[in-house]
Amino acid sequence: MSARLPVDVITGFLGAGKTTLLRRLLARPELAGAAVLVNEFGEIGLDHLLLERIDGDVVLLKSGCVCCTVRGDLKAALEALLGRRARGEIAFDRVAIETTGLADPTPVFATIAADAALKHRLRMGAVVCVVDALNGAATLDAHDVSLRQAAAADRIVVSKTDLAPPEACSALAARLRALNPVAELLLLDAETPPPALWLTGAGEGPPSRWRADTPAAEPGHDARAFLLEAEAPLDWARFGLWLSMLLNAHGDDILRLKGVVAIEGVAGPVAIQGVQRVVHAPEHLEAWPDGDARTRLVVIARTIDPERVRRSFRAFVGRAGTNAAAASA
Ligand SMILES: Nc1nc2c(ncn2[C@@H]2O[C@H](COP(=O)(O)OP(=O)(O)OP(=O)(O)O)[C@@H](O)[C@H]2O)c(=O)[nH]1
Repeated sequence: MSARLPVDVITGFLGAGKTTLLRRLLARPELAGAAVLVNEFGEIGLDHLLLERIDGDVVLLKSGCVCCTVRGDLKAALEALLGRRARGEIAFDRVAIETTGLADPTPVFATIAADAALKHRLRMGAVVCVVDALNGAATLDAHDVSLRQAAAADRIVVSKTDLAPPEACSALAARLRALNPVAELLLLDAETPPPALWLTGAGEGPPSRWRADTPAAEPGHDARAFLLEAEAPLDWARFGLWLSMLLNAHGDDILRLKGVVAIEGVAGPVAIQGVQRVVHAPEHLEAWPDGDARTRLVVIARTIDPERVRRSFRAFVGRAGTNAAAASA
């Protein structure tokens, strides 16, 4: 029997910086040869669109790793990847699973532990939890699942320390240490390279904290994802105003906002990333994901009626909008 491949799990609340950390880790030559499974929340994730598509749901990362978006069954996705590997269609020697920000990571272990065929070919590696230095404390207060994510981790990364005051970073680190004293803790900013060993090394066994009998739990979240679309390029100032008014009115309930936007007078797409009330610096992309040059924004929100947000977006940003439309969003 060939050696079982290690599976590392990257968890952390919506927008904490999971994809950013994974991309930075996978850029390291020691970690090339990974298959990455991105478990998007809802049916309309965009992470995989920002990558180069090679075949159906499988895309190729710049590092040479293969990446696949899981929309349903993790077991089926793992089996499909392993099948393709066995047929020589794709090559990888490790698996990294990025969970959705709203997921408790424990069902991932349970999926592998409970399945004889998967257990035969895969072994659990480390659970790495990313906690955002800006939003982490409030997220831990408000979302039980983020406590469960940090509690399940073998390694915790506090991300975005370049954006938060040092005392807030230290307080968050102390809280996380108290919550999960056995996890290794790393404070990371946008510049410092993360240590490659944060994913499981070739000969390394499973971290001692992992229990094969961890019960599978339902995520039990009450958020939903919906899509905002626009055919024509947007007026940047009008869009910015609409966004800030929306976040002002509903920032606590908008957990995540991300996507690509077409702006009047700007060649190529602009990527927008919002995490609760924080909107990150927009990023100019070279090409449209999927060749589709339309504005597409995914919003993950609690309690808000998606239709109301769509109406205000169309009215305010679309064409002849009014401030009143955004104010009523
Ligand atoms: N300044 C700064 N920005 C960061 C850092 N880590 C992540 N970001 C930004 O935070 C935003 C969200 O990061 P992602 O990596 O997409 O977060 P995620 O957890 O994968 O998000 P979801 O998959 O939607 O849950 C992006 O705009 C990143 O560029 C960091 O250490 N410093």
